[in-house]
Amino acid sequence: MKIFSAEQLYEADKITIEKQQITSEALMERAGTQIFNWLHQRLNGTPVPIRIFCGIGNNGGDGLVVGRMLIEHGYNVIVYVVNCSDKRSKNFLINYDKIKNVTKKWPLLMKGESDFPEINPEDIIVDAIFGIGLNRCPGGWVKKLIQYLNESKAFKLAIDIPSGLYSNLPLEDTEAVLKANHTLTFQTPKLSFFLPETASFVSNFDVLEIGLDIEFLQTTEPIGQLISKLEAQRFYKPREKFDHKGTYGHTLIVSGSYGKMGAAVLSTTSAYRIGAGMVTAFVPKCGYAIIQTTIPEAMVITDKEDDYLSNISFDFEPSAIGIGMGIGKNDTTVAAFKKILQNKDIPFVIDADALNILSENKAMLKLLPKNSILTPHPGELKRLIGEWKNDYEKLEKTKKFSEKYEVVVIIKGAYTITVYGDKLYINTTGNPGMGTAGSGDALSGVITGLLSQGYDALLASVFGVYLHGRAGDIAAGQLGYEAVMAGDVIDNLSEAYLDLFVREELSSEESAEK
Ligand SMILES: NC(=O)C1=CN([C@@H]2O[C@H](COP(=O)(O)OP(=O)(O)OC[C@H]3O[C@@H](n4cnc5c(N)ncnc54)[C@H](O)[C@@H]3O)[C@@H](O)[C@H]2O)[C@@H](O)CC1
Ligand SMILES: Nc1ncnc2c1ncn2[C@@H]1O[C@H](COP(=O)(O)OP(=O)(O)O)[C@@H](O)[C@H]1O
Ligand SMILES: [K+]
Repeated sequence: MKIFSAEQLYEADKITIEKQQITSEALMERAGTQIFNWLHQRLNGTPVPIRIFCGIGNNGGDGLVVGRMLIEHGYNVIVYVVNCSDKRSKNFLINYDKIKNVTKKWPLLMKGESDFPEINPEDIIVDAIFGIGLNRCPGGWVKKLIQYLNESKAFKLAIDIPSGLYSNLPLEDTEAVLKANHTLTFQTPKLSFFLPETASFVSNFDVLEIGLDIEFLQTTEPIGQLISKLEAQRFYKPREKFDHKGTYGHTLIVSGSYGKMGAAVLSTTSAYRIGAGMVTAFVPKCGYAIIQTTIPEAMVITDKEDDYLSNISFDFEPSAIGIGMGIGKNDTTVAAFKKILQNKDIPFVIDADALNILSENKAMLKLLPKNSILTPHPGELKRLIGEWKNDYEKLEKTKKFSEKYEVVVIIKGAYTITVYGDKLYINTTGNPGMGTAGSGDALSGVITGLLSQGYDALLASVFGVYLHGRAGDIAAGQLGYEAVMAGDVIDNLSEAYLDLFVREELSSEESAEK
């Protein structure tokens, strides 16, 4: 699914109005109706107090539409206008009149703290204060209102975006953002829903289609792409009847040192589990028996050193090389890493200590073969690209890095982001259960194994991150977050593949539509 910027959404809005020959008021009615339907489907007439806080722009206008529809359906609704400015938008005013025509009185006007209403935990708060038109950080009593709402235990439903959050700009004041329990966002999710500094304000969201111009949506280059099952299904390359192990490539995993052989075991196993035809593990001598006994399917080549890597030589042409997991940063290992990078035609996955070696020897960055895949967690990324002031600066710096060295950079974490040039691919699978040692080693094996099978660097990255996260989700479903270990993620890679083609059960809403 595409992620558009606020500017692009305004453009889409404009084009839709022109092409569909509708008024902006009709578009707002569509948007408000979607929110109303969502609520009505769930509340089914329950007379719970619904308090709708409307700003004076179009987000407030949406709130007024929802309020009017709920009132017309007999709900217990109280509408407030957060009167932070006299510059009310045209469609706000139209709907301000319309709601008055229904209720025969104006909504409650809030002008300061003394107007804050008492809110009970059973109430529902609808946040329609600010949408994507936020142009400065909320201050004064409006900020206090947001804080007041945040303190309430009532369920908070944000329209389009939690008030105080920019759609695609850095946060200025964490105290001035509504912490929504659920967000109903129009047409496409917003980038700030997925970034570490802002995602916590969103927690859950649904995307509501409001019929924006299809051509615009299809042809406009988005600021990011969300990768879910639908996309992942398209990445999958089916196997042919007469394929054989040679078809799926010979992966080389260069990993391990004394005390860190687990990293080699995990990455070698995942390369196999994801479907590599053959996997050779290159390890220090101390790893020989470990690999041979834990993964009999793997071939092993050992370094001449017992405890660390010093000279990586092999007598076959690997289809992909994954390097760095648990290798340490011994001087001879650095030299060996430098030498192996001379294999310009082999796709590389570079992880863990190999990334740290690059950070400490920045001159080596220019030796990276084109389209190498780097898989840093935020700590490793910081060492590679330097500090950042906020998530957006981090993304910009990573894009520049990716463009300069012509590499794919995978920023790991919740909503792992794959950066390829100026493109962002945001993953939707994975969970906090994967915050466990070795799950990154599993990811490196997965991506290297996909490269081996002929997926290109970008596909192997994005698809690998998806499958790895999905395997983690399935593992967490069986074991609970706390008990998941990296091995469980690997054990569920098969389920992650199978799940690609399992049809989701339709929700009652969707079945009703069929
Ligand atoms: N295609 C779309 O994207 C559609 C958008 N709609 C709604 O329109 C919203 C955007 O509406 P607007 O552009 O009117 O903007 P908003 O309603 O988000 O708010 C902007 C208004 O608040 C003021 N404002 C901004 N920051 C402020 C601050 N910190 N303190 C005080 N006042 C502040 C602005 O000057 C402006 O008057 C969307 O979020 C969505 O809810 C829908 O109605 C229909 C379709
Ligand atoms: N909260 C989370 N949500 C989703 N994925 C997570 C979360 N925490 C960790 N992960 C995933 O687990 C992996 C951890 O990798 P890494 O930090 O390199 O671990 P290690 O070095 O111990 O193997 C990454 O793929 C990351 O995206
Ligand atoms: K809002």
